[in-house]
Amino acid sequence: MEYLIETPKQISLSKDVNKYYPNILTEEALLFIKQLHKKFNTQRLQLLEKRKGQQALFDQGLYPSFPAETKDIREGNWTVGDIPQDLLDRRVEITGPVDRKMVINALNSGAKTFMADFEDSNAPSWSNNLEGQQNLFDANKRVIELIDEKRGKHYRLNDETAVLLVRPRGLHLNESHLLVDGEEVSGSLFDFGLYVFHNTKILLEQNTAPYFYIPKLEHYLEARWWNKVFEFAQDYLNVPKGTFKATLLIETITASFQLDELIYELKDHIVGLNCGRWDYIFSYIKKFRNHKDFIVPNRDQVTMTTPFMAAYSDLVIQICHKRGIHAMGGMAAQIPIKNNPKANEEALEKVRIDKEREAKNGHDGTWVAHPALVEVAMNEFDKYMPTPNQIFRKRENLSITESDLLEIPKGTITEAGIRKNINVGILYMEAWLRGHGAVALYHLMEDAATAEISRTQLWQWLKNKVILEDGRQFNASLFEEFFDDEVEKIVTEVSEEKIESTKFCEAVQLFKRLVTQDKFEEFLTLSAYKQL
Ligand SMILES: CC(=O)SCCNC(=O)CCNC(=O)[C@H](O)C(C)(C)COP(=O)(O)OP(=O)(O)OC[C@H]1O[C@@H](n2cnc3c(N)ncnc32)[C@H](O)[C@@H]1OP(=O)(O)O
Ligand SMILES: O=CC(=O)O
Ligand SMILES: [Mg+2]
Repeated sequence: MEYLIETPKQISLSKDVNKYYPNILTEEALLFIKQLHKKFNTQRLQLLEKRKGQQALFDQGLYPSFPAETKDIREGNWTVGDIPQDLLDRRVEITGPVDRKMVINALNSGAKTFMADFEDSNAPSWSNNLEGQQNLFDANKRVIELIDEKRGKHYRLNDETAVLLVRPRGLHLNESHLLVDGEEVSGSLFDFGLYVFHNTKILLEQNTAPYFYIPKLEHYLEARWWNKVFEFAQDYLNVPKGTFKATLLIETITASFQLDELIYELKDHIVGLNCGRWDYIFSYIKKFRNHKDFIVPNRDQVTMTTPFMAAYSDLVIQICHKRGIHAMGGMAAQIPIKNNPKANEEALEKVRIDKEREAKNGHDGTWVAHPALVEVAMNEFDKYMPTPNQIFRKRENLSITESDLLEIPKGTITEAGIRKNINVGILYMEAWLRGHGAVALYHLMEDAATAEISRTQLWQWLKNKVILEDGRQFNASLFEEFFDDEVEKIVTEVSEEKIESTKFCEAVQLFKRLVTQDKFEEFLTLSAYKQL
C-alpha cells in the first residue's frame, strides 16, 4: 500500500513505506534532512569513491602507512578534549539496538553510558529506524514506557539513568525510504539529522547534549565531513559550535594509521576513540583480501592479544591520552548463559579477564552487550581505575610501528572453523532479514560486524584455496559439501514445516552468493538491505 502524505517539496517517501511516523517526520524535520542531503550527500559519495581508489592500491599489493602529508599533525603538541561533565566517567558503556524495551533496560542498567545503536546491532528497516527515533525522543523526554501484559511487566525509567550516546549508520548505507529530488538519502544523515533535530533542545535543558558514536571511518577526510555536518547542524539549530560531542570507532585498519588526524579533524567535537574490535578484524581481512599469502586463521583464534590487535589497542590508548580524550575499550562477545551456572561462570570470567586487560592497559572504559555484564566490567574498572578516567596515564614509552599494526596472525584454519562461519552466518542473516540486528548464537553476541568476519573469512579461504589444518585443500566442492550439510542441520533443527515461515531460504541464498561470488561485496548489509 502506498501511504499518501504531504511532504515538503522535493522530498518523497518510497512506495513501500506503509507506515508514517508523524511525530518524527514533521515537515520541519524533513526540511532539515533535505538541507543536510543537499549540502553533504555529494561529498559523501565522493568519499565512498575515494575508498574504492584506496582499495585498488591495496589490491596491487600496497599496505597502509602513516600519511606523509600530515606528519606535522602527528608530531605537533596539540590537545583537544573539552569533555562535558557527564562524559568524564565512562567506565562501563552498555550498547544495544534502539528497540523500546532494550532502550529502557539499558538506561536502567547501572552502566555509566548507553550507546543506542542504529548500526551494527540494528537491522535498518523503516519501522526499526523510525520507532528507534521515537524511543530515543521519549527517553530524552523521560516519558518512555512499555507494558508487557503477558509477563506483567511495566518498563519505565529509574531516577538515575545512563548518559545516552547514539550511533548513526555508516557512510556506505542509504536510507532508501526517503528521497530528496528522487535520490536516496544517506543513512548517516537520516539517523543523525532526525536525532539532533528532535532532541537537541530537550537535552540542553537537562544540562547534557547530543552525543554520538561515529562508526567505520576509513580516512581523516571522512572525519572532516562529519565535522562539517556537525557545524552546519549546530548553526541550523542555533546552538554553539562544540555542543555535539563524538566518539569515533576505530574499526577499520586504515583508521589506525590516522588516529591523530581523525582527532584533529573533529577537534571541537571529539571526546574519545573506541576500539571496535569486530569490525576492525573484518576490515583487516577485507582490505588485504587480494594480497598474496595474506590469510587470517579461524575467527576464534584472533583475539585482543593477537599482536596486530594488541598493537592497535595500545596505539589508540597512547594517542588518545596524548591528545586529552578517552580511549574506550570494546566488546567481549560472551553473554550470560541461562540454566547452566558453570558455563555462565566461565563466560563471565572471560568477560572479566577482557575488562581487566583493558583497564590495566590504560583504557578509560569499556563496552558490555548485556545488563548482567555491567557489574563484572564495573568491578574491574573500579579496581584498576580509581579515578573517573586515566587520561593522565600517557604511555609515552610505547612505540608502535606500521608493521606492528599489520602483523599477520598465526594460527590454523579448520573444518570446524569453516562450518561455524557457515552456520553462524546463515543464522545471523536469517534473523537480520526478520529485523533483528543482534542475536545470541551459541552464547555469543552476534551482530553485523561479527557476521562480516564469518562471511569474509569464507570468501578469502575459498578464493585462496587454503590448506586446512588436517592437510586437505579447501575448494568449491569441499565448501559445497560443508555448506549443504550445515543447511541440512539447520532445516532439521527448525523443522521443514516451520522453515516456510522463516527467512532461511533467503538467508541461505544471500549468504552463499556473498561467499562464492568472485567480486567481493564491501558490506553484506548492502545486499541484505534490499531484502529487508
Ligand atoms: C560489534 C559491535 O558493534 S558490539 C555493539 C553492538 N552490539 C550490541 O549492542 C549487542 C547488544 N546485545 C543484545 O542485543 C542482546 O544482549 C542479545 C541479542 C545478544 C541477547 O539478547 P536476549 O536474547 O534478549 O538476552 P536475554 O534473554 O538474556 O535478556 C535478558 C534481559 O536483558 C535485556 N537485555 C539484553 N541485552 C540488552 C542490552 N544490550 N541492552 C538492554 N537490555 C538488554 C533483555 O531485553 C531482557 O530484558 P527483560 O528481562 O526485561 O525481558
Ligand atoms: O562496533 C564495534 C565493533 O566491534 O565492530
Ligand atoms: Mg562496528
